[in-house]
Amino acid sequence: MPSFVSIEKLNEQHAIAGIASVISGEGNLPKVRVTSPRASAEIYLHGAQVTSWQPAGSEDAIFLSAKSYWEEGRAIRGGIPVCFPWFRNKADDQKAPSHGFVRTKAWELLSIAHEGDSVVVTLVTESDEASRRWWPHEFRIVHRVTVGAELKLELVVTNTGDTALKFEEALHTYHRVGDAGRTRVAGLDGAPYLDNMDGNREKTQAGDVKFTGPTDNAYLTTRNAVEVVDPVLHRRIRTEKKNSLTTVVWNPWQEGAKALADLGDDEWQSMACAEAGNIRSNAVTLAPGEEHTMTATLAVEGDGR
Ligand SMILES: O=P(O)(O)OC[C@H]1O[C@@H](O)[C@H](O)[C@@H](O)[C@@H]1O
Repeated sequence: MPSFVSIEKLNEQHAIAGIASVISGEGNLPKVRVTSPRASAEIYLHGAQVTSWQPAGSEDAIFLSAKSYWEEGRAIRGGIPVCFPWFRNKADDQKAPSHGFVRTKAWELLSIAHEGDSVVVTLVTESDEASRRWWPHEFRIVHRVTVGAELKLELVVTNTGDTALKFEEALHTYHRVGDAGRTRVAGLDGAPYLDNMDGNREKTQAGDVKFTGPTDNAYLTTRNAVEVVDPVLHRRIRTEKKNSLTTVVWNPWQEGAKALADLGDDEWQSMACAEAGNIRSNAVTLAPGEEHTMTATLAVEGDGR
């Protein structure tokens, strides 16, 4: 968002009385708050990042760190960061920001719309002088967040330049769980994965993913829905994907959490990341003018066992 667009002005243009408005969030960063009979949610313009989604009758499904940074140039720890145009470190530049540069900057709020029982919040960001310092390509990304009984996230990347572009992407969902050590991720049985805790050796998943230590697995070539099964909060958070071939499962565990200044020492126990993406061999190539839409749809179901 250009810094001169005030919260007052954003509300004049976009607020829906009693349903959605822009308010000042942590670090005075603007966020859209949605409160509808089906669900409430919060979405920061910074990173176009969902930080809360609470379907009616359920606790919040999204984890947010109490020690997150809230400032331009830094990522929010928790929520659903948008990773683009690379995932983890940039292969040819170790100084480039982890997971790309769109999660650390303000996006522009395009619209807030009421569609049936849901509220659709649409944000956009484009290549500019700052992005070209890291990545010499022209692009436009629209993030359309539909808040309702389900949470639908659509990331639409358009190549606005005149040469092909190749990118990685992820919707890096931090699920809020009762106890990571008792949480499982179902839906990946038999899928090959690269184990980033073991030099990215290729392995094959047997049964559900269980967290018993630092876990950082990239399941390549899986279109399956995944379920974060939580026997403590008695629920399953299901993610259906479209145009996403990678699922990343991550939890830093106690030792990894210590190295993250923006994550409280015990907070790793309350989070489990299962991320829809396209990374490594699944990176997307777009010809000039082409667009690609990746979708992740979250739903909360009862009775995690
Ligand atoms: O600390 P960051 O940059 O937000 O990344 C957190 C983690 O994000 C995960 O998705 C990656 O697979 C991990 O390798 C990474 O450590």
